[in-house]
Amino acid sequence: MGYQGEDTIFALSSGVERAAIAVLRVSGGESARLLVQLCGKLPPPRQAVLRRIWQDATTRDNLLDEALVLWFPGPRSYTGEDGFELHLHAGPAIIQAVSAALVDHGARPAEPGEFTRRAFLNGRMDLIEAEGVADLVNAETEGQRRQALAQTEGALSRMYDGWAQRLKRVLAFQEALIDFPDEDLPPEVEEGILADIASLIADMERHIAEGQRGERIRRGVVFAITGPPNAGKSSLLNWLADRDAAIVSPIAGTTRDALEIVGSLAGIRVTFVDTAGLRETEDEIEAEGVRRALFHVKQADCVIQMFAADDPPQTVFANAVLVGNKTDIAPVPVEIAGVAVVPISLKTAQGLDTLRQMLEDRVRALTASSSGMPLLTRARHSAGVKDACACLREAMRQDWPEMRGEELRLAMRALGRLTGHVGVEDLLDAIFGQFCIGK
Ligand SMILES: Nc1nc2c(c(=O)[nH]1)N(C=O)[C@@H](CNc1ccc(C(=O)N[C@@H](CCC(=O)O)C(=O)O)cc1)CN2
Ligand SMILES: Nc1nc2c(ncn2[C@@H]2O[C@H](COP(=O)(O)OP(=O)(O)OP(=O)(O)O)[C@@H](O)[C@H]2O)c(=O)[nH]1
Ligand SMILES: [Mg+2]
Repeated sequence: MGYQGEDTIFALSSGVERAAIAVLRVSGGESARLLVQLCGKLPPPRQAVLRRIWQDATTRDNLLDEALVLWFPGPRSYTGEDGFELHLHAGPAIIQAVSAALVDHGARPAEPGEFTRRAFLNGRMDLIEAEGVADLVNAETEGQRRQALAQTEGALSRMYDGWAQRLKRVLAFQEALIDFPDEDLPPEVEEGILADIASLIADMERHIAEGQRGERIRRGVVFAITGPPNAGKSSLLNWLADRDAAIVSPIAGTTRDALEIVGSLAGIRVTFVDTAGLRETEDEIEAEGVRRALFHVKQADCVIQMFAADDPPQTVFANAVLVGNKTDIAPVPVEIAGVAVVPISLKTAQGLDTLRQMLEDRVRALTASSSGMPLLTRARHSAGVKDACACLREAMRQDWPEMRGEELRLAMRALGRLTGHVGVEDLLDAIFGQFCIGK
């Protein structure tokens, strides 16, 4: 018998908008009794059957709905414990009445993420896979869907588990050095240990070097649009948004607050931030806008540096996409400070297709895995791998077998916390609290 949650919990697992069907999900030790109370005898496991749902089926008291019922005896269920699903007609009054009946019979509403938390505690998935489930439910773009699905299927977990296996082997040899210091162990043993640690460090460093890529896919690539007043930044934002999101005017200094719109490029979620035009100004509000603009430029994954054909810049931001606007009024230089200019006109639409393609290329370059390894997708992952890697580097520096062994154990622990195999009680509220209710 696996872990049984203290309580039997339930939640509406389908959305709350108007819909045809509502799924109520129930999990916990009392599930069988609850299901019998609602609709009589237990259906065959994992098969949809049509049943009447009663306030109390034993007395045929108060018919609540006619619904598809699925009975999932543990451990072959999502949570690993007994559970069932009711696929009800989605009327709010039905959901309300069936929920009330469940409470009457002893169940309680689930906390956010509580079903998946139980699946984790029952060993049905590790912590990284559980985080993948949360990401999958939130996925809005093809890139997010693909990455989250791979993570729930264990791609990242398998890599970390593989590292943990290799580390375990190294640790075993290191223990031998500690336990038998005087038996002349061949020098190859220590050489082998050091080579294995070095190769683990190399793999971890490659993974860390891919840095923000997975997080960018998960959260979205952020572009900040910057440049002097009147360059056409807000006009560009409106074209990217395909609507009149920002105020456009011939008055320099129109935009003050930063304005963000969300879209998708090359299947990746993207955020474009329109910002105040950069210039020295006496106007206090505009000056605050300029400060905010510079903040967004610093935070962004990529800067779209814009200028008007009659007002080209001297300097170019690092890694900027340099856009020369208003080709309808004057020609723009082919390049500035060695950086190619993308010539466009938001008035005549010249160059806009090329610009879109360039932005798509940037998005791909900022998100593609170059190592072929699965990408880390959260700050928690990069912190864990960096932790493990730092311990391994320290282990390389230690000559004392005991001290090296200790660093290896610390590295092991850091990897274990990543997948949730050791000491993660303190992390669970933070992780599962971000889920929606019913997952
Ligand atoms: N109706 C419904 N649809 C759903 C879910 C659900 O819980 N209910 N899911 C929930 O997120 C997802 C599918 N994930 C699931 C994962 C495992 C099991 C499960 O019961 N697994 C058992 C039995 C497998 C089998 O019959 O072969 C097992 O793995 O042992 C169910 C759903 C998406 N669609
Ligand atoms: N001729 C011409 N005018 C343009 C073009 N793109 C934008 N404009 C005009 O240039 C003016 C400034 O455009 P905005 O988009 O408000 O410029 P901005 O960079 O957001 O300006 P601030 O918010 O003041 O920093 C507006 O009158 C636009 O209609 C273009 O390609 N050609
Ligand atoms: Mg503007």
